Amino acid sequence: MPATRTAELASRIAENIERIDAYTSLKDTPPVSFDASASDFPLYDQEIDAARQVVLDATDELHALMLGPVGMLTSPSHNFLISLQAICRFGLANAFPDGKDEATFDEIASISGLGESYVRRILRHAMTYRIFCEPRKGLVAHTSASKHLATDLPTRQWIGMIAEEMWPAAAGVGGAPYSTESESGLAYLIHKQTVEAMVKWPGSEEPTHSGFNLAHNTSETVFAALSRSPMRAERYAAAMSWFSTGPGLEMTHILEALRWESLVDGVVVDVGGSYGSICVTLARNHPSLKFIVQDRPEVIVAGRQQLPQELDDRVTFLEHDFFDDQPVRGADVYILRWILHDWSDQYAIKILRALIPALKEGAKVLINEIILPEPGSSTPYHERKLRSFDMAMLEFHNGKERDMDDWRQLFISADPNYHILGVTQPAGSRLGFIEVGWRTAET
Ligand SMILES: C[S@@+](CC[C@H](N)C(=O)[O-])C[C@H]1O[C@@H](n2cnc3c(N)ncnc32)[C@H](O)[C@@H]1O
Repeated sequence: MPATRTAELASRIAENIERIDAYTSLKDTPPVSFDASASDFPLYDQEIDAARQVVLDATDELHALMLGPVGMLTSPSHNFLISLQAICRFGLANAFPDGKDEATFDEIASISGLGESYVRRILRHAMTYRIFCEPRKGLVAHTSASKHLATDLPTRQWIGMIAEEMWPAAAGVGGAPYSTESESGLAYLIHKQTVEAMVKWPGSEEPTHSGFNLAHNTSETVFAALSRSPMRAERYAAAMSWFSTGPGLEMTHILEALRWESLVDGVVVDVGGSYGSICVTLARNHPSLKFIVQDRPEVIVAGRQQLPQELDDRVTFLEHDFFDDQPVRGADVYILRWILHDWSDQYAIKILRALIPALKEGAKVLINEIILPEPGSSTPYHERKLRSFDMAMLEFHNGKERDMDDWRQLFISADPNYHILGVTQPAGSRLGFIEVGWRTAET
């Protein structure tokens, strides 16, 4: 039995790394590395993924313990996104001369148009995060992460969205800074838009009272503001579409959420369904069902273009504002995946009430969202990821992630005839499913 917590963590890490290494050697796959040729973390079986999660949890705690209290408070670096943003903005991951795997800072500077000194400083900073490496002084080469950026457009779109839309909303690099007094009496400028929004609009439930509104100097919601720029709107939708299929967010989890086969010839509506990935997944597995994907006009146009032809007759797209009464009456299931977290309770309740005129006896509303864990029921590493989504919703939409108490209260407030039938969280899924039934007045 290890004598200290640090020793206990170290042995847990060693034990689980042994399992992962034994697995890669058994499967004859290359060991995990930063090598440019390394693929994204291989999708292991469940047991190996569990070992990987233990290592991530334990290294996170051990790292924090080794930093100590002051180190923990001072180590999170707000500067990381500067290099990531510059890499994306100036296309540095793709600025290698044709056919070459290595490039000098000068070569990257002349291809990207960014000055050599900036390129050197930015890339050397990124290298400390293992994005690019410098195998010989002055020569830049790819690591697995920079190679991924160079070759994968959706990843670049996601990073662009984080760096140019969300980061300003969180930390604030636009809008008007205000000055305050530090504890030592020195005046300094503060740029922190989400916190500034809390001060400016205390307790507001308005979606236009967020860090995003201050940072981008707009009084529109994120969705309306982005829709004014085709580039920003497309980047948001593509980034969401890519992100929402990532680890733990795979669309296939929807297949386990209900007994879909029991809905013979049923109709399913995906409210705010974006490009329709959920319906495509369900349609491929349940040939007797029909699907309607609803979203904003600009999203619907792109969704129609991307729909696989063979599903044309069973998946249709419909423009619909989910604050208006639901036009598809009598469907069997209304899915809301990652919708309500964008909105404060006041607006989430409006969305739920707008469904009511369409609900038939026995209809189901299927919520697919994060269910925040009870405090302490998960490891800080995992809980941080979920609570970080909560901060993202706050900075972007003045929205929120919810725990089970919040979800229950939301449905009761929307209408007491909504009742929760079941809550599940499929293995490996970061999102839970809340199956909600509708009780008509007579029942
Ligand atoms: C966070 S995304 C979720 C998309 C999709 N359900 C998923 O899980 O990937 C929110 C979606 O709501 C849509 N949306 C925002 N406001 C809307 C409105 N008033 N009416 C309909 N859709 C809206 C957005 O266009 C976007 O597709």
